[in-house]
Amino acid sequence: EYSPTLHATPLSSSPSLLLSPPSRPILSLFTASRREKLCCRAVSSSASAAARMAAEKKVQVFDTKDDLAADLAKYTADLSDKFTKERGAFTVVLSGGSLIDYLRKLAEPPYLDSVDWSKWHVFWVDERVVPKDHADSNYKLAYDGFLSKVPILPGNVYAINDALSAEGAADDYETGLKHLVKNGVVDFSEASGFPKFDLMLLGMGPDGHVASLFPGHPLVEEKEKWVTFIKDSPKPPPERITFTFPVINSSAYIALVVTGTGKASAVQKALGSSEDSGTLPVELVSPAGELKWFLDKNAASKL
Ligand SMILES: O=C(O)[C@H](O)[C@@H](O)[C@H](O)[C@H](O)COP(=O)(O)O
Repeated sequence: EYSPTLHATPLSSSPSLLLSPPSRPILSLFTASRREKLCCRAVSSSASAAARMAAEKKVQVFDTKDDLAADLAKYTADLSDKFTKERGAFTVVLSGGSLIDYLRKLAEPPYLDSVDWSKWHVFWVDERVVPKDHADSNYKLAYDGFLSKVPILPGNVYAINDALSAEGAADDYETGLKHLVKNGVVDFSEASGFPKFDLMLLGMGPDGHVASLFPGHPLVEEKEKWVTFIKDSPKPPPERITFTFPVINSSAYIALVVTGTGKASAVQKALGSSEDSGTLPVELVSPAGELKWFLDKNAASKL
C-alpha cells in the first residue's frame, strides 16, 4: 500500500485549485513555427575529462519554444510507452518553473488520447513548503498547467504533505518513496542504492541550480538522504524540499529544459569548453542513464 500522507489531495475535492485560472502559455511571444535543429550533436572536442563527458551528452537546440515543446512531448510520450510496456508503470519527476509550460503539448492530440495516463506516477524533484493552493506551490503550477488537463489518476500524484515543516515534509516524502520502491511502483538502482525514476524533467536557474540545489550550498554534497530540505533558498520562497544528487543521478532518463538568454552563461559553463567548468550544480547532473538537453537558441547563444 502507498503511504497515504504522500498522496496529493484528491484533485476533485480541492475547490480552490479547481477555481484557479489555468496558466496559459503566451503563444504570441513565439512567432516562428518552423522547426530548425541548430545543432543536434556532441558539443566540445577537447581531450579533457569534462569535455569527454560533455561530448557524451545529447544536446538539441530549437528555433522556437513551440518546437521545443513539440519535441519534449514526443520524447516524453515515447518514454511513457517504453516504460509502460517494460514495467507497467511510468514514474515522472517534475520541476517547478517554466518546465510546466513546455509540457503543454502532451495535453493535446495525439498524446492526450495515445498516452496511457493510467500508468503515470508523478513526483516533484523539488517543492516549496507552502500550501498546495498557494501561488508559489509547484504542485499548483503543475496542476493548473498540466495535471488538470490529462487523466492521470489523482492517487498517482505524489505531492508533499503541506501540513508539515520543511524537515517533516522531506522525511515524509522520503518515507513515502521507500514504500513505493518496496512495492515496485518506483524502480530501484542496485548500483547506487537509490530510487531510479524513469524520467526526470529538470529546469535550470540562471545561476546553474537544478531542483533546489544551489551553487555553493552544502546540500549539493548530500550523499545519503533521498530527500532533504532547505530553509535559506536564494530563490524565493526560502523553505523547500528537494531530491538529492544521488537520486537525480540514478534516473533512467533526464531531460534538462533550458530557455532564454539569462541562462546562456550557465549553459556555456556546463556544455562549452569554459575554463571554470565544474562549479555549477547543473554540471553535477550526470545520470547512470541518458541526459538530454533541450535548449532554445537563446539559451544556446554562447555555445
Ligand atoms: O521550484 C523551483 O524553483 C524549481 O524546481 C527550480 O529548480 C526551477 O526548475 C529552476 O529555477 C528553473 O526555473 P525556470 O525554468 O522558471 O527558470
